[in-house]
Amino acid sequence: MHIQVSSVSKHYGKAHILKEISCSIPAGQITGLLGPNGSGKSTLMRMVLGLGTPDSGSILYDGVRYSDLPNPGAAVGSLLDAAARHPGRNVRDSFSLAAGMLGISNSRRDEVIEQMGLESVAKRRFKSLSLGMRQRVGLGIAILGRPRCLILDEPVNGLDIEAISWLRGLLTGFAQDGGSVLVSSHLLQELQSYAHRVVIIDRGSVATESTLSDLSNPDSQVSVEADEPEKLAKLLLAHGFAVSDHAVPGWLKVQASNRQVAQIAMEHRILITSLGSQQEHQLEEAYLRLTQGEYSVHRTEVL
Ligand SMILES: Nc1ncnc2c1ncn2[C@@H]1O[C@H](COP(=O)(O)OP(=O)(O)OP(=O)(O)O)[C@@H](O)[C@H]1O
Repeated sequence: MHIQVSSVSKHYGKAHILKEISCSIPAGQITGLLGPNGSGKSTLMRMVLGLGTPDSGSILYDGVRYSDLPNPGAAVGSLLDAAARHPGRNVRDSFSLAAGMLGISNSRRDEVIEQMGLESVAKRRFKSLSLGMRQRVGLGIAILGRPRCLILDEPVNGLDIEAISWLRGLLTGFAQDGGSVLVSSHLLQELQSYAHRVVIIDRGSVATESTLSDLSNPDSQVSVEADEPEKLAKLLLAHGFAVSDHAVPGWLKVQASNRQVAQIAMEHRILITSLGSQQEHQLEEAYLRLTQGEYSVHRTEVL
């Protein structure tokens, strides 16, 4: 399902939290939601999930409001706050409760408990679980109803490396099957490893909405190795991109994004054998520039 957010504004008292936010969460893609603390990410996610009403604007799922979707709780899986579960209820019962509300069978419940690696803690009370295990419970409940959209607020919080890798696989597969994913994160490089595109919000407004490659490489330099470098160089020059010689024979340096180079090569059936840039750092720089450097990146948190 395509989720379209159009001119959404929200006040809490006199505070203007969301200011005319417009963005898309397309089917088949993972959209990352980035922004400094307090920029409005969680508020936006809550509005997307029908947990609050915008003062103005609309949020539509394939043209339909969340509340008008048939069985919205099953169609849209969510994880907002991993700690928000009954502390005394055990894991299996937490799943049973969610399954009951969504009309889902016990066999599906047990399948998800197994898929999430929660069998060994199924009888443990929620309050005794580690943060990572709580996140797994929340994620499992989010996918219980075989949703077509996933809205996840900081799902990586507390997950260990193995679980992060598993989550990355889950989200990538979900999007490949046509699902829409909106995932917020503070971990830029984590998001970069699986998101297709990002929406960056800053103080309640959209600072940018972009594919990751366009964001990190708006007009930066990439190194290209191709089987017909001279022909590719001429074509790139004809498209207005600066091309210079590379220290390595057969390679070119081009002032363009990876996507722009790849597209021109593909259109002219030139095989690219290597294409690279300093994308991680450029994404981080772009993010800090767009949010005016208010957010400090904790490199030690980055995997
Ligand atoms: N129910 C509420 N009542 C009043 N103010 C609120 C409420 N919920 C959020 N806010 C305020 O709205 C602003 C945006 O909060 P929000 O939680 O959406 O930001 P965020 O980008 O998710 O932040 P973080 O990254 O720290 O989780 C903050 O200033 C917050 O204090």
